[in-house]
Amino acid sequence: MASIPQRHTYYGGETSVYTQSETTTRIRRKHVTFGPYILGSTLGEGEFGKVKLGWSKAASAPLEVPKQVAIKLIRRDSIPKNSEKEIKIYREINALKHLSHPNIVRLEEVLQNSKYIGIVLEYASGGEFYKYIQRKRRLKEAVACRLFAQLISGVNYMHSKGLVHRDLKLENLLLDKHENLVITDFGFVNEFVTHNELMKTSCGSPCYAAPELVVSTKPYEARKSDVWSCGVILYAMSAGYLPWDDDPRNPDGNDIVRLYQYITRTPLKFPEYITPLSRDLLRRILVSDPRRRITLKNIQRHEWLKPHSQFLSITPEEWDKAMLAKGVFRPPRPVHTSKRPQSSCSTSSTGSKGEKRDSLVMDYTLVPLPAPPHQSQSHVITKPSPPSPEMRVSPVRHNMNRHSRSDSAASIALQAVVNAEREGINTIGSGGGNAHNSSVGTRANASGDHMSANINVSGTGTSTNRNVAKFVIQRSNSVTGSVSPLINHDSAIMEKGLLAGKSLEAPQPNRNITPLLNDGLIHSNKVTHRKPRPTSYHPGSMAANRSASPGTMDTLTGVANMAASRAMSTAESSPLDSAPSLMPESGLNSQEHSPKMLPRRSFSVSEPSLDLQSVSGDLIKSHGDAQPMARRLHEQVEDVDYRQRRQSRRYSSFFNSVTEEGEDVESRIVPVHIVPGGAPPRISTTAPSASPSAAPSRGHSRVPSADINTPPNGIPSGLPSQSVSLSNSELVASRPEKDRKQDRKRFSFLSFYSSYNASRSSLVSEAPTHRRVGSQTSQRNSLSRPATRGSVRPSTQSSQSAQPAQQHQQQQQQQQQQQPQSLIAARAGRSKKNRQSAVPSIEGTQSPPLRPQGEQSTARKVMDFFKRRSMRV
Ligand SMILES: Nc1ncnc2c1ncn2[C@@H]1O[C@H](COP(=O)(O)OP(=O)(O)OP(=O)(O)O)[C@@H](O)[C@H]1O
Repeated sequence: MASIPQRHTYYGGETSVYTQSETTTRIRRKHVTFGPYILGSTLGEGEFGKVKLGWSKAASAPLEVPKQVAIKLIRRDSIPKNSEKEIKIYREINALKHLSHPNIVRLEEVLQNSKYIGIVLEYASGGEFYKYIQRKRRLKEAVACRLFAQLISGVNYMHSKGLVHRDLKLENLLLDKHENLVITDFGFVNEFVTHNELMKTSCGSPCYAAPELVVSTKPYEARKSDVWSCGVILYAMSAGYLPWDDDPRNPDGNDIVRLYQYITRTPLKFPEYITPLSRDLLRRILVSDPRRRITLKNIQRHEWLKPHSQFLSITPEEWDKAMLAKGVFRPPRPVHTSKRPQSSCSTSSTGSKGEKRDSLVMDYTLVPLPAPPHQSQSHVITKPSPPSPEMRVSPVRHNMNRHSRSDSAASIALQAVVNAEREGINTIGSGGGNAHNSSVGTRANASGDHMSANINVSGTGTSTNRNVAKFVIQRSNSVTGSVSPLINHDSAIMEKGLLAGKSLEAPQPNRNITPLLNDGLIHSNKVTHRKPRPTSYHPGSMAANRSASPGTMDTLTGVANMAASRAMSTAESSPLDSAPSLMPESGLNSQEHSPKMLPRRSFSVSEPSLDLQSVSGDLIKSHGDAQPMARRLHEQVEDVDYRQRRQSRRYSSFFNSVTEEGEDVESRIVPVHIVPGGAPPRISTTAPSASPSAAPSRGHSRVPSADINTPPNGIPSGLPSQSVSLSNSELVASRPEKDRKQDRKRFSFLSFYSSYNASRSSLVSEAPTHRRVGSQTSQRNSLSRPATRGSVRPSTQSSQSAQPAQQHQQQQQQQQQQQPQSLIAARAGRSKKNRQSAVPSIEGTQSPPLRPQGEQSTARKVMDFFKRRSMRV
């Protein structure tokens, strides 16, 4: 039979032509939907659950590419009312709805149904920033400068609104399509009402948290702690590893008090490839004494950021106007006339990621879309939504979910880099510095190119904003060499500082010490294996330490103050360190002011008060769910369990990432048979079987189902095609909750083994995006797990597969012991509920459960599979 082209499906990069025969193989197509969005692959996992790629079902124009979004799905039943988790979610939503800046993730809307809350965010397709640094080993100065300017602009903007992030770290930074920085994860955001208002709750991540948060029980100036975190991020960008990560007595950084003793006592050290200007800025930021720490305003004026001074001069009000008018979008990635900068390590991974991003750009050109007048290049896939004066968000009710994202991912990744780096330093010696210096001019030019690229895009549709237009024009000038008044002004100030010759730093001995001779590096080189350090520091995490050693804090406070000055004066220096002060004024007495903060009480941690997003389809209009919560922030919530739970999550993350696999919104979805030629979809209304024996087959088809329709670059296939979902109530009614949970658990363990077993092909379906997600997850886990957790890593799993089955089971019992009590308790609870069939080996039970003959649990099958495989080996 002749092949008849049936329809064209856009797979992102290629236009596939289906033939009749191909169609039959793909006839069973189902889309998992959440409100107006079709869900795609899992982008990542956080404390609250999975973040899924989504795209709008209906394009506003016939040929328009659907808008892509990232949907943070939070299971409502996993967040206790009035819990800290709930507060975090409210915080995030309430903060994001006030923030409209190109370097802050945009909140599209908040949807909910009876089971999930979906925080719909702008999709940052460039991925996680720490992975980006990891791929590149470290960022080139021009790139670091550009991204740091964006970070500072975003942070300054939120400070101007009276909000502080309080958990700035690499893990909370994403990149958009054009490698612009996107600040995300506003779960710890808080409001300062006046510029002097101090905060009391310590939060953040140890490696990024300012010393005053840790070494002192006094209230702290929250914006200054954000500044510190920015400094750590800048250091990590430039050096490729975190500062003060080399304490031989505390290699894991587990002892936070010791970590901060080390931070406050140890002078900041730099690898030789960090330039003097950059060092100067870092030395001003990473000052232990917050009063001496540079302010954001002065950071913006620092000489090192001069190439981006015009970008930084855009005021928050201007951003508000520009973003509202949708006239200014993120600048595109710098246009490199030469090849993309290649990382010296793992070019393949860099290449593939780069290709992926490039392919998205190319995809756009493949589809003959009429570009909207204010379409941004940085939003190629998205469509601009009509400007809404205020986001509509829904009141939310939520619960806690598991956290499979390790807190120390960046640390480990960066540690790996620095280890490699140090080895490199040992072999290369100090020759790199000269090469670097000689290329400064080139970088400056590259930066100029980037400016010009910015202009072109930023200029689109900015006519409503005089100041932003000015920025655009001045950008143009800067490329051609003319200096804008702003630059002149700044330069004059800088020169003043230079002429004054006053530095915050005491005169430094020009000791010309290369990193090779650096103490820290020497002893670090001896450390062959470094376990990761936790990077998250949260309320209560210090409680134990404080109570354990009450005197420590006072001592440390003194240490901090003393060390603040000592760190400046005794810093290890290289010949390049002797640059004079470049700041117009010291950060000592300068006060930041908040240009225009949010109206008082406009930000709260209470339930978002805006109208619910009207939803249709499978979502329930849940106005009735909205219970007004008159609840204000409890600054001093002492969650003594939090650290333990957080720690536990790290250990349990592997299991969690697996056990959630089956429990997604797809549970509401039934397969849709798509009949070629546009016939209406047949909806299978058969309720999924709850019988354990049916589990494996459903598990195979369901686990990757969310990803099946997502091509590698995330462009949905066959979007105009039929997509049907049943309402929750229908499915909830059709199937007992207990059974569904039971099935999901089995699927989860099935996917646990199948994803990471060498012979997974026999267990998992072939969905390519699922493999991608799986590999991401595995990579994440492998990066983020300390050695103690190595036993559950996939590689270890597969290497152990040759061991006898008994030994394997014993190992799993050990793993079980490592899991957090909560997980064990939860499992124990489940087993109480007639869960004998659920993974006996994992449960650690000695006697296999009794079950009717012929009926075998998924877990049992998996274990049998292992046994068989072991026997074969
Ligand atoms: N807007 C987005 N675009 C693309 N990916 C995203 C986006 N938001 C989140 N992700 C991915 O999902 C992961 C988890 O997201 P996020 O950190 O916001 O979740 P969370 O629940 O707040 O986690 P945590 O509080 O533990 O940091 C991120 O690391 C990232 O990989």
